Amino acid sequence: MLQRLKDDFYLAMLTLVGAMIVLCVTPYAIYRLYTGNYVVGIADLIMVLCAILASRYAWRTGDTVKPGLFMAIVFCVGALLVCVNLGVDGLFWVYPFLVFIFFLVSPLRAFGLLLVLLSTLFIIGSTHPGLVFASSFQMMAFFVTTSITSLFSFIFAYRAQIQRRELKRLATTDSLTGASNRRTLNEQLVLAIDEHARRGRQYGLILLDLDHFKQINDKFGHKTGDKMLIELVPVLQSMLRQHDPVFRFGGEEFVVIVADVSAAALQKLAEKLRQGVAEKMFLPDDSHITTSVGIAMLQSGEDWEAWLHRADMALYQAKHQGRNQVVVG
Ligand SMILES: Nc1nc2c(ncn2[C@@H]2O[C@H](COP(=O)(O)OP(=O)(O)OP(=O)(O)O)[C@@H](O)[C@H]2O)c(=O)[nH]1
Repeated sequence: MLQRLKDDFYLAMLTLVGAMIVLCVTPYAIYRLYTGNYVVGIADLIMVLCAILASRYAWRTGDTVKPGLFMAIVFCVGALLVCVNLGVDGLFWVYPFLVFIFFLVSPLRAFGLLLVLLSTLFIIGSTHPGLVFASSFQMMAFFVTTSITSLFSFIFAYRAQIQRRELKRLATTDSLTGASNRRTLNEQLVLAIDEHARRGRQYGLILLDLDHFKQINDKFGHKTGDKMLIELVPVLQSMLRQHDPVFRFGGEEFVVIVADVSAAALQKLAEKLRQGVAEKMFLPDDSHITTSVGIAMLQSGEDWEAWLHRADMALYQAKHQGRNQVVVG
């Protein structure tokens, strides 16, 4: 649970905002109902209920986009109702709303929603003098300060989003080749085991290792070796489906996890990759580079270490038998 909160920013925010609404708005709702302000009291209670439902949905499905947007719209409608019903007293609540929204949806969406909210308030304020704002000076001051707050919140949220994406990219990809890294591989192997156990999905593992890579480095230099590793990833990806990710296992070893595949199809795909590398990749002297491949279908009851080990043993055998071939583990 804590790990999910740590890994998923929007889930953490939905949970935080949900908890804050329950804790902070519930007493207000009770007070409003107690003092006879039923419209605002019921609106507050609806907001509390929406916050609970949205957090529950996000935790259950893992989808934070729909509940985030839902809560952002609820906030906007809530802010509007509070302003119309409480007048000047309600305006102060718009400021935390302006900031909260950036924690729930993407910065552009949040900014768009705020534009709609502030424009609606502007129209109401202009057409119904005295209902929300006490004077036109107050109205102008409100729109200038809310616009500035929205703009700065947007800039801050936008920069944070870029940095979050970059951090995620750095944590999940191999810096040389751009393939997914070993850490991501471990996570995906665990997910595959889980999907196989729960839904019976079939998974295959392809482990590839470039042949005589040390000699390539020695003969053409480390830079050429690096270039070969960088070139290999798009070559493999061009022969794979988009959702079959390539991972760098380490050194010149790469892994592909293939979902929804039969043993025969996995072998055919591995052969296609082996042949593709041999045909499409060249060394500076125009000679071909080859790869040895070990494959293994996930077996029921097997853990990911045992599955990977079988593919590794098959790869070892492929090397032992003369390289540039596929061996089934
Ligand atoms: N250029 C480059 N070389 C690397 C990188 N990572 C590992 N290597 C080299 O890859 C070579 C792997 O050598 P070995 O494990 O002996 O394997 P090999 O020469 O490919 O021989 P076989 O696998 O048996 O065909 C080593 O020389 C490593 O230094 C890297 O990021 N860039």
